[in-house]
Amino acid sequence: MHLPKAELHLHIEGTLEPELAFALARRNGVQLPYADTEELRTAYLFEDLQSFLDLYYALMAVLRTEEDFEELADAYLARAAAQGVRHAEIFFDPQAHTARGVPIGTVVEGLGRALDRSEEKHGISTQLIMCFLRDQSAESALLTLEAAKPYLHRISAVGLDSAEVGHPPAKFREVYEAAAALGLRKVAHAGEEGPPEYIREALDVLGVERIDHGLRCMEDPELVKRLVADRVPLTLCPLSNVRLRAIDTLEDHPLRAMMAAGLLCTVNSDDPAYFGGYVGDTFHAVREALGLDQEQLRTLARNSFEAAFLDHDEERRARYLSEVEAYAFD
Ligand SMILES: Nc1ncnc2[nH]cnc12
Ligand SMILES: [Zn+2]
Repeated sequence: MHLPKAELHLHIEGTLEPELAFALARRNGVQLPYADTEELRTAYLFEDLQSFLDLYYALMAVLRTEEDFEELADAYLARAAAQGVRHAEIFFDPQAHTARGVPIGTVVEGLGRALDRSEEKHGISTQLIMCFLRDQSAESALLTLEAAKPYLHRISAVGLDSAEVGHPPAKFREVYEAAAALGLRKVAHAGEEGPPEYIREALDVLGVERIDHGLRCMEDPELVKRLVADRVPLTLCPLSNVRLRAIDTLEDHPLRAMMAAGLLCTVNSDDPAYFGGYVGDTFHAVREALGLDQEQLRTLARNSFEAAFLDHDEERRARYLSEVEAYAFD
């Protein structure tokens, strides 16, 4: 059995395994520029975030129908359940699909079909977080929010992802204000490749409640103090940081130092089909590489439920937290 946990930083498009990509390509008559899954996997050697994003967006060409999105999400939930995930807050990138002529409704309703059955089928409660692509314009983000209005009952929060450097959070002030006015919660990727200043801006200008990644806060002791004092959750993704070369090796990851500094750290998988593991694999990898003990792992699991958007259902949060306390490591 796996340690019960919440996954708070997971791009559903990043769960597209090569086998499913080829199956969907065949079904939808999409020609992929790779002979087979093996050849595709050899392309998963990334230089940085952008080199990953280029492949990630290109492979999405196979996702066309509601059924495709349903299968994608259902496959993720099955894998997540097998690794102890009890609650998942799942990112999706509508602009990556609408740009290819796939309507936002196809994406949300397809994902929704899988999410509606998730609790019963996989034992996982779910939420959806709609991300704006920060390398697209602020106008495009506003249009995306507008297009999402018929589907807001399925969406809990907005996020900000894609190429970070050169696209500071402040660019999206207006759309975040509009999202908040619609009752959506707010998170943003910041400090993955971008500077600590982007983390401050995400907090001060966008008013986010969680920082996705936040790795580079460690360069700014004053910022660390603030994140600790305000208990701002960081959704760290250690395997992603290695694969996208934010750090050299997992042994170099600052997770241990971040926890010691009192930061509210969570551990997540980001894009598990591309980065070598789902969230249970990620817990295992950091345990080995950083020598985390059982209480540190339990703290990470506890943090994941504390940081989850479960305020409307404190009973559920308490139940999940009691599962963490009751978990017996083998
Ligand atoms: N790690 C990451 N950073 C920014 N945007 C992303 N989209 C998918 N994965 C991402
Ligand atoms: Zn991410």
